[in-house]
Amino acid sequence: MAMSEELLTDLYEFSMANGYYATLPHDQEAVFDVFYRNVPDNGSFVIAAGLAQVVEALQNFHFTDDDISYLRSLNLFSTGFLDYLANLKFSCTVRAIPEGTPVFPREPMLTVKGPLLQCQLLETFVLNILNHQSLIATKSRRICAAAEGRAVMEFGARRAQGPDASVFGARAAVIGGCTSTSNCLAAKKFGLQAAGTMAHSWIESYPDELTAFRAWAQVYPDSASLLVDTYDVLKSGVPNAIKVFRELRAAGHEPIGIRIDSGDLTQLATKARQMLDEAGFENAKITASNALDETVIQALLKEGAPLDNFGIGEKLITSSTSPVLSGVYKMAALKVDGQWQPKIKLSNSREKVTLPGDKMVYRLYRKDTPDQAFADVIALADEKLPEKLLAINADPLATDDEIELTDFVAKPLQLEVVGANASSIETDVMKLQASMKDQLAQLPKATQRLINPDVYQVYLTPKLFELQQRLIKEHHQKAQA
Ligand SMILES: Nc1ncnc2c1ncn2[C@@H]1O[C@H](COP(=O)(O)OP(=O)(O)OP(=O)(O)O)[C@@H](O)[C@H]1O
Ligand SMILES: O=P(O)(O)OC[C@H]1O[C@H](OP(=O)(O)OP(=O)(O)O)[C@H](O)[C@@H]1O
Ligand SMILES: O=C(O)c1cccnc1
Repeated sequence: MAMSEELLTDLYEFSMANGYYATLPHDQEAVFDVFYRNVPDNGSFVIAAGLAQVVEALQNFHFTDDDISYLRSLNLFSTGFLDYLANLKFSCTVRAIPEGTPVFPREPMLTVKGPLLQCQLLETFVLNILNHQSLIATKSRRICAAAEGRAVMEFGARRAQGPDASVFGARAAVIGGCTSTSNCLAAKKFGLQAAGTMAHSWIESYPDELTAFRAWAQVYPDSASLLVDTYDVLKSGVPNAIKVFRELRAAGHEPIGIRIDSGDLTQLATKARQMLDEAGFENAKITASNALDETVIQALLKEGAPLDNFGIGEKLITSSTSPVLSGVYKMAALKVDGQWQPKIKLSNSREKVTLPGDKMVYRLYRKDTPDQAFADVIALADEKLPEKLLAINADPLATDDEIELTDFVAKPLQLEVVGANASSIETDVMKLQASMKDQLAQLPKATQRLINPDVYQVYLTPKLFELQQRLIKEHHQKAQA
């Protein structure tokens, strides 16, 4: 699974870098931001994930002889540029919002500052990693919210879009709230809880279902979770499971429960619960699986389905109802003749106009309710937030909306993660999940709703807004001249 992220890059990044090398000072510095505009599934925030992989890749960013030979073989790049790559000492600093943090549209999740040429080479793989893992962590948060505290096992390896998507997707799913994964490689690599039951092939491998359940109970007497839908859940699966549970109990073992993987899960689980309870197995858990997602889970729980655990594969690992997080990597500033110049990307669509300058994001808490966040502010990195802040709505279609904010405490969200003053990042996935839960508890409940969530306010400082407006005006004047 180890791969060379240095070449996991669109050709145009190398084409531009080679061109910068030919035409601009080699050490000319730039600032780039990663941010996104739209939230998957019409949610109101994304759960940041993937930073550990980005940092790991950047800490060892170098081109091998083999990489250089390949690039040389394209006959596109100068010898000077290829020598620069061969001897490249990565010297960018990176600030980023830690994994597990809820991040709102337009907030810089990650900021790279350093030689333009190097910044440019990072675009594709940084987006590849952050977009994928944040997408899956966000979907997992939704599914786990629908499950209302019940355990959710990630079962998606067989349906993921390839090996990397399954392994890093499982990691992201656990950051977003899953309790475990069936994916052993992900569990080993990231220290996740590995979990699982059995497949229908187990039952089909024995002359009948009862014999199959007995064989399982013999091998795993203390962790028997039996799949009851191979033939008929209520006529055969549950009665046979109860027989084996009785035998297990007589031998001093407590069964774990059953898994139902097809049919009307509410009706089947309700009747199965009744049968298990009547047989004295009130503690046996019922796990449901079969193309579940947050919508189906909500429907099942609304109907009162007595389900204890969920196993979720395809709809989580592919985020199938909303399969893209379109995070982007945009230039925010360029140092020219020793002076930083803020940079902006204009567009006919107001949503696509970028925020110029090196920026910071703050989460705001009221002084009298210090554990409740009420808004975020994007500011220029070198400005200090005043005690009385005139804040401008960051939604490009609502910038007329201004408000004076007072009595707040501002917590910066980005930390330096690569560079001379880098803090070490948290890589323990369960701690990242705990941090996500703590941070969600600080956000308004209405913004976490799965359907039509309330908008959480993200503001710009007047300095940042004025800078953006000035640059827009200057560009229009230039265009007219
Ligand atoms: N009570 C319910 N309310 C809403 N959705 C449900 C309910 N029970 C099951 N579902 C979901 O409906 C979808 C289709 O279920 P169905 O039993 O038709 O699956 P299937 O794939 O046809 O079954 P099989 O796995 O046997 O082929 C699945 O996503 C399942 O999770
Ligand atoms: O439905 P998902 O959310 O992806 O969960 C994982 C699925 O993987 C297994 O199915 P299997 O590959 O045995 O095929 P099946 O659909 O016929 O059960 C399991 O029985 C679940 O149904
Ligand atoms: O362990 C399970 O029950 C499992 C694992 C992967 C896919 N479906 C089910």
